[in-house]
Amino acid sequence: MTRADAPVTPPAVLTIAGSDSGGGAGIQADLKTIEAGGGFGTSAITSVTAQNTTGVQGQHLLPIEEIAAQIESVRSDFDLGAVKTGMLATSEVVDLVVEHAPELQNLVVDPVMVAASGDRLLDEDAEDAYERLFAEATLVTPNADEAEVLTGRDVEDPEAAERAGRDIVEMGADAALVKGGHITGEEVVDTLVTAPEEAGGVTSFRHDRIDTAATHGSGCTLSSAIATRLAHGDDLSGAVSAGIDLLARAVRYHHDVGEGPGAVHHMVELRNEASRTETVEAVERIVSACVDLDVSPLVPEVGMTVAGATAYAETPDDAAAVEGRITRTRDGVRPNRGVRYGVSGTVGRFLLAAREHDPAVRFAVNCRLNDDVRAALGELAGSVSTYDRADRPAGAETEATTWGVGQAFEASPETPVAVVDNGEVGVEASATLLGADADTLVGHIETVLDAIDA
Ligand SMILES: Nc1ncnc2c1ncn2[C@@H]1O[C@H](COP(=O)(O)OP(=O)(O)OP(=O)(O)O)[C@@H](O)[C@H]1O
Ligand SMILES: Cc1ncc(CO)c(N)n1
Repeated sequence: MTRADAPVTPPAVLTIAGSDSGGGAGIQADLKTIEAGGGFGTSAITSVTAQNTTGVQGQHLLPIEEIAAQIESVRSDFDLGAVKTGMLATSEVVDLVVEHAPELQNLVVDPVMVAASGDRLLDEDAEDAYERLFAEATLVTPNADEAEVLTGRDVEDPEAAERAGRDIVEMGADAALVKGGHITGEEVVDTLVTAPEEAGGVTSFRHDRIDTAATHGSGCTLSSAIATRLAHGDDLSGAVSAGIDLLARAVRYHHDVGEGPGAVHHMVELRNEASRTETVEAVERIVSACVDLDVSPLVPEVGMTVAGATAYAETPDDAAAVEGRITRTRDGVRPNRGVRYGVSGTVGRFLLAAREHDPAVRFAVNCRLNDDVRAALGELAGSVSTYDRADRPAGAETEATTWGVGQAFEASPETPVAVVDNGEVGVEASATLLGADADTLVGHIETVLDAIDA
């Protein structure tokens, strides 16, 4: 018997760019990102680089007719929803794209000039040719250094980035996104400038800088993510915003591969989504264990919450918990409602704050704190760290739980297995047990219960 097929038709996206043998940037980054974003990735390779995480060891430009043939093969067959360009290497290749550009919709131009390692990827005489391509672009995405070369301005702060963005729009681009990864500061500010006939405005996208040099492939990944969103039909500002959110996560959870600093995590959002079911199941297992073990001696007045974070969690939407908490009954404990994502309570906040210090922490549960529990915590194999709300500086901006978690982690030589909050007027003292997986956390709960019973 044969079965009926069930085809899908994702929007096709073309990347015209160089190959990075190291897999972090170029065509390799583009195809991973396009597929992860729900597009169908096609490619025209301009140059084959011998490259790894430490630098570029060689590059071989393909004959212009071979590059043209790839673009024509793809264009004649696919209904392209968007096109992005990366390493174009020479003015001849830039002009080849200019020839095709009037018939390409959603053209995102990443004017790649220099690799993160400092190696040149564009002939110097090709810099001027870019102006011809900008006139055809939906969006141009220079980093600060590229914006300097293209506009002749110093780009050292977001105000200068805005001015450079306006210059690029005056060259004919519908919009320019001047990226702030190379501009120093605790925040990264990416500045989107759109032409008057488009939205005609300036939008600053800000996020906290991740303390890492592992940004290899960040520009390629961003432009591919934006092109893919445009191919899905998003408006420019939505596509840029989604792309930047992806990069914040992809830089934080970068790949630690090779001898160099490392490359961004192109598929991080897909992998995070893929871990949602496993995370809920793990929280459910912990809750069942709490019922089976009868954790009544550990249930605080406010009730017990079990929370779990997805593998690459960043926001409350990535944290699942037993809503309504676990409460005591006459003959044990019961969870009041099912496990749900988007937790905003203390334990969810606690978990996300702990992950700022050690992202291996995935699960947490809060317990009451009396003399028995305090003594039992001493039986845990690992560090128990305490914070005192009275030490929190008056007028501190950081929310109390987040501040306390920071204190507890700083005071502990290793990731603590339990954090004690001594409470204050109106806040019940509590302990929060932490684990990298469900079994570890259940093990901690058992240890504390056994010690209380003993
Ligand atoms: N340290 C960082 N922390 C958080 N986000 C970052 C960091 N560095 C770069 N980004 C983000 O990565 C994206 C690309 O910015 P960047 O300025 O690094 O581009 P690029 O230099 O073209 O990249 P490439 O390294 O591929 O050449 C931007 O959205 C930026 O916000
Ligand atoms: C092939 C290629 N394209 C782009 C970049 C920019 O990161 C790189 N390092 N290598």
